[in-house]
Amino acid sequence: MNSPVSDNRGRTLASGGDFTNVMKHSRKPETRFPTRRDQLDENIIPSFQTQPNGLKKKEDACTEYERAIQAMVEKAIAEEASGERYPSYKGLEDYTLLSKTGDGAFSNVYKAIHNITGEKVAIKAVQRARPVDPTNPGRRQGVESHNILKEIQLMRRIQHPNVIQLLDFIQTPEYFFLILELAEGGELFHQIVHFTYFSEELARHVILQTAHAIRYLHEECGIVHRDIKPENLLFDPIDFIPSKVRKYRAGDDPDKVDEGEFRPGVGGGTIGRIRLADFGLSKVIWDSHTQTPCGTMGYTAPEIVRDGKYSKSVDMWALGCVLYTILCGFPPFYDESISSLTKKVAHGQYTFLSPWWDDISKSAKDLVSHLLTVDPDSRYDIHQFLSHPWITQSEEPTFPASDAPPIKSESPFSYDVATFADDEIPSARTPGVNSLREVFNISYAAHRMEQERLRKRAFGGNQGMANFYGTMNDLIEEEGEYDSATSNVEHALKRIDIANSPHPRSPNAPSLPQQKQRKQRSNAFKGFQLNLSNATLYNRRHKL
Ligand SMILES: Nc1ncnc2c1ncn2[C@@H]1O[C@H](COP(=O)(O)OP(=O)(O)OP(=O)(O)O)[C@@H](O)[C@H]1O
Repeated sequence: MNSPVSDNRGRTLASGGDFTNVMKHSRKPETRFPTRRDQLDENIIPSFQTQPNGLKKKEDACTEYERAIQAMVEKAIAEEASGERYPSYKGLEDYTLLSKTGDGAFSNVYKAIHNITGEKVAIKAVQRARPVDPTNPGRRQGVESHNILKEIQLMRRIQHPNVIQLLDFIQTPEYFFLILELAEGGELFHQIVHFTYFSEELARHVILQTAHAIRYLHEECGIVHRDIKPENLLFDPIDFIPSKVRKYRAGDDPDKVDEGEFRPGVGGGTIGRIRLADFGLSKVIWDSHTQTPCGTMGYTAPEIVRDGKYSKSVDMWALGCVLYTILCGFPPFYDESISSLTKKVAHGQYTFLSPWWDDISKSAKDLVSHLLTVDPDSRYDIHQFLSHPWITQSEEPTFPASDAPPIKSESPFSYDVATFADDEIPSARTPGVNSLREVFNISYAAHRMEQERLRKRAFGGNQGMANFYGTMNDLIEEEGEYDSATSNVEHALKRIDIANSPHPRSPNAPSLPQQKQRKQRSNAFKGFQLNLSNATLYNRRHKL
């Protein structure tokens, strides 16, 4: 095991790995910003950041460039001014935190600006696991170094326009800081909830870029992401251009938010470039330098090749879930009960629910069906996906997967068909962010568990071989990872009560123009409340 490597400030860069060249794009503060320390005033603001450190600099020592950057930093702070004060993390003195963009059990993600360069970044601050206190033994709080270092090792191999890049990495005794490219638009999740669903053009724009990221990871880096979901799909925003002509689908709310004009090659619905994030669950399946499966040193046993294919197929299944969701506004698999949801995922029980799927092209449905195919051997790989007529926009006929559901499925759930008075019409059309997040998390974890079970079963027949593969390469995951998938489900379940989770939007009475527009479109307005087994993941949409 290598000894820890320290930088010239005495910070430990890493233990147990080759971190002398920490990152491909390594910009160790000293090399990236060589004169920063000299430039800064000695009296760096100690505790909470009330202004960027750079502002304390003596005026007369400022160059024009530095003044311009300071103005940029000040402007960014003023624009973001939420009144919230963020902790001043030791080790992050070069940055001013502008806003919080995400948080987890042991991590917070901030939008930040570099005080010297004016570069906007995202900073993921991950709390390190504390040493066990002998007087208070119990679970260690925080993230173990090997987990975060694995994520960093993976990320440093990656450079693609559709993947968030790691710019820098800083360690202190209490935190790991991942300095990441910023995706200003935030999560795709919010756009799904905002627009209810995406037009086929916008859905293609989103999924195609996601697929380019996956192709790059699978084919050029030998990495499987294993956590592709709308929460981990971020985007760069573009200007919104209102639709010249509004297009409605059957089942639409008349006051569905306008997605705006779609501009080919640019985007729509404020969504420009898609950026895949969060490599916390990712895994290397082959070595991109040696072009061989990990650790096999030239062995290419069919089982190993097959295993790599299985791992990739998990990402393809996830791509299908995302495509399904963005096309219609609700996820393919849902059940209030975890065991039923797990069964549905394992058996691929989903439907193209009428009326919401009625106006979506057959070609799109066929493509979804090839991704949500239960058998990983038959599921589309990334090349088949990229050459499908719905993606290439060719007129070629398309065919459903052999286990595809009928093109038009009446709801297996109970519907309440109701007529709403004008002032009763709710604004809720798609499951709220929280419900959608949880359903995704649970069904992804359930799928990973199922794949893991299948793989274990495949190797189970030959224990000797399983041991052999287990020691010779890390294609076969450690028990811990199986456990983490399982505990993901348990954790998600403990945290939520999907059935009673409130919708983030409160039902608003429609505005007067909306009421007028609705009256013009339909005198007898009818509403559907999609009531999923009386559960809470409901969709409320209205049929004209
Ligand atoms: N580069 C970025 N630009 C903008 N926002 C980001 C960026 N990276 C992360 N975020 C925000 O922070 C959230 C959490 O990030 P990330 O998923 O990497 O952290 P995590 O702690 O691993 O989360 P989880 O526990 O959900 O896996 C994202 O969903 C997103 O909202």
